[in-house]
Amino acid sequence: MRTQVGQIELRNPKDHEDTKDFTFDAIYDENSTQSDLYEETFRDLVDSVLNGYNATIFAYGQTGTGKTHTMEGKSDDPQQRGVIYKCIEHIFEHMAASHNQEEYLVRASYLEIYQEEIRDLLEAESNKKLEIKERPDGGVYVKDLTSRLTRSIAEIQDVMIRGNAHRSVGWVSPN
Ligand SMILES: Nc1ncnc2c1ncn2[C@@H]1O[C@H](COP(=O)(O)OP(=O)(O)OP(=O)(O)O)[C@@H](O)[C@H]1O
Repeated sequence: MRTQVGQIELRNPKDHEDTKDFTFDAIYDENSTQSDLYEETFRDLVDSVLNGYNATIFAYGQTGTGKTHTMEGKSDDPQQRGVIYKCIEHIFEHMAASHNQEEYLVRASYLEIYQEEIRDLLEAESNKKLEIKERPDGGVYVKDLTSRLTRSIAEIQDVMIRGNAHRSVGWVSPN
């Protein structure tokens, strides 16, 4: 891995001369920290949300490749906190620093797509299958997905704990 230039070289184990290079905007190796990832790749994205744009952070990969580690990490260890916690801290710090010059409303939803079906993890009756719809003016949305008004980091953490308890795929509390 050549992290400085965002390149990964794959080598054919049967022929070491046979290599292929893949170039990405950024890559992270075993020496990278949660903080490196957030500061270099995600902070600007969240800043753009605070300026009124939309953004998505999407973790994709085979089982065991580190999606949960990257997105959630361990909430009780500041060095191990993942992207979600860092985003929440960033958003609430920004709001606290704005001294009421702007008004913000933070809402949180939590859904699961599992075996091609969408479920609302914040609904007690979360077995209801939801549908993806499209509005001509508003883009793609999930019909009937609920959202909670969240006024603090603790309230968003409550939403996550509640949602995690309803996930189909095993989830172990980071605490
Ligand atoms: N960058 C990393 N540094 C240290 N440990 C890691 C890292 N990435 C993943 N791990 C560890 O590897 C294991 C698997 O990672 P994780 O659970 O995040 O994978 P996943 O992609 O979410 O898997 P699944 O799709 O099965 O839920 C965990 O024990 C996790 O703590």
